[in-house]
Amino acid sequence: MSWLITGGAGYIGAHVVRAMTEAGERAVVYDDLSTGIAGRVPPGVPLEAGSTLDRGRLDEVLAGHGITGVVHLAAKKQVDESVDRPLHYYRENVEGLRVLLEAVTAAGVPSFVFSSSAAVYGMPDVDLVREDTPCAPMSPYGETKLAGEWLVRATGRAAGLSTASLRYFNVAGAASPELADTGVCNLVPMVFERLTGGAAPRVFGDDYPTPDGTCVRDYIHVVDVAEAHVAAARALGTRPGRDLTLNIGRGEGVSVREMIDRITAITGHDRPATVTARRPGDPARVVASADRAAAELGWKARHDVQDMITSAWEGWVRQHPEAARH
Ligand SMILES: NC(=O)c1ccc[n+]([C@@H]2O[C@H](COP(=O)([O-])OP(=O)(O)OC[C@H]3O[C@@H](n4cnc5c(N)ncnc54)[C@H](O)[C@@H]3O)[C@@H](O)[C@H]2O)c1
Ligand SMILES: O=c1ccn([C@@H]2O[C@H](COP(=O)(O)OP(=O)(O)O[C@H]3O[C@H](CO)[C@H](O)[C@H](O)[C@H]3O)[C@@H](O)[C@H]2O)c(=O)[nH]1
Repeated sequence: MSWLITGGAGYIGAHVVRAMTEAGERAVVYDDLSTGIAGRVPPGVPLEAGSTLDRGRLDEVLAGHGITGVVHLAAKKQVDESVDRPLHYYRENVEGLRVLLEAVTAAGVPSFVFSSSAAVYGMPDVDLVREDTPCAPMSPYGETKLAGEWLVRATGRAAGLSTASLRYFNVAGAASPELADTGVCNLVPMVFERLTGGAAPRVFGDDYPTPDGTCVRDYIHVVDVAEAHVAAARALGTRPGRDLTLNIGRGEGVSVREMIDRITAITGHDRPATVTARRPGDPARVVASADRAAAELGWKARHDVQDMITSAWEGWVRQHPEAARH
């Protein structure tokens, strides 16, 4: 099959491209390079510049490359920014998806994989979040992902498109230093930034109802996330008419304190963390039940938190060579 990977120049998308091509699939990247980096796209994989809002360009690329499946990662992903700019997020993430689905159905492409997020769950009051746990997103970003799932499912049913929405939990790590995330909006890079800048890492609240009082999350290596896409793409490609919604996590909770302890041990920057006020909107615990993805795809995460932090640190040092000297 020939897969169009939207957002393939982004952090996760570049890993998906790598995993798909290593698995022998043909990949074409479609990206507007708003946050993506052209150099992440490997030689031999065509990079088509364009926005998901541009129907004419999408028609051209889908037909020009004989696309038979789409993996849609292109989106804006910053929770805080989505609170300030909801119209921008709805336009890019929901309208961009709607236009893409129009082009996909008009071209008769049969398979569609969508990047969703654990952000759709909001504040789940359960030990392990299952796909049927009620969704109550806490930010416009999470809303756009939930609305995106609805759009994908409804279009799949109406147009006979086989679909999968993958709800990633907390993604970290890199396959190689040059593919590392360049953003500093999640715990691991935020702690790297503080430590290498000579500041104490911050714990946003230690009075949560969790074993050590800090928030618990389900961290997953980006290489495992990418492999879940290969498994989903294969599942759709071989069995038409599917409608999958799957958690992509490890099913193991790790607290902010545990993460910071591991980060200081791995980086050698040993500075005690400072506890600050809670960050508004943070749920105490979000940990996936990963059973459905295992049953439907035969996929399971293989990498642990040590791998995530070590590989993310190698990427950080590459981007900030001065960090290694401390
Ligand atoms: N990083 C995470 O922790 C996380 C967690 C859950 C879900 N996700 C989802 O995974 C996907 C990829 O996230 P990422 O971390 O790689 O982010 P990223 O910003 O690195 O990648 C997004 C890519 O999409 C491109 N893009 C954005 N808007 C576009 C548009 N309208 N048309 C064409 N290209 C466009 C960007 O240039 C970039 O290359 C997103 O859909 C995000 O919501 C990410
Ligand atoms: O310097 C920091 C940075 C973060 N945190 C804490 O670390 C945990 C993880 O925070 P992140 O910002 O890395 O991740 P979130 O769990 O808030 O959200 C992330 O994962 C979600 C899925 O669960 C969505 O995908 C969302 O887009 C993505 O940012 C939170 O408890 C946060 O309060 C700190 O204590 N100190």
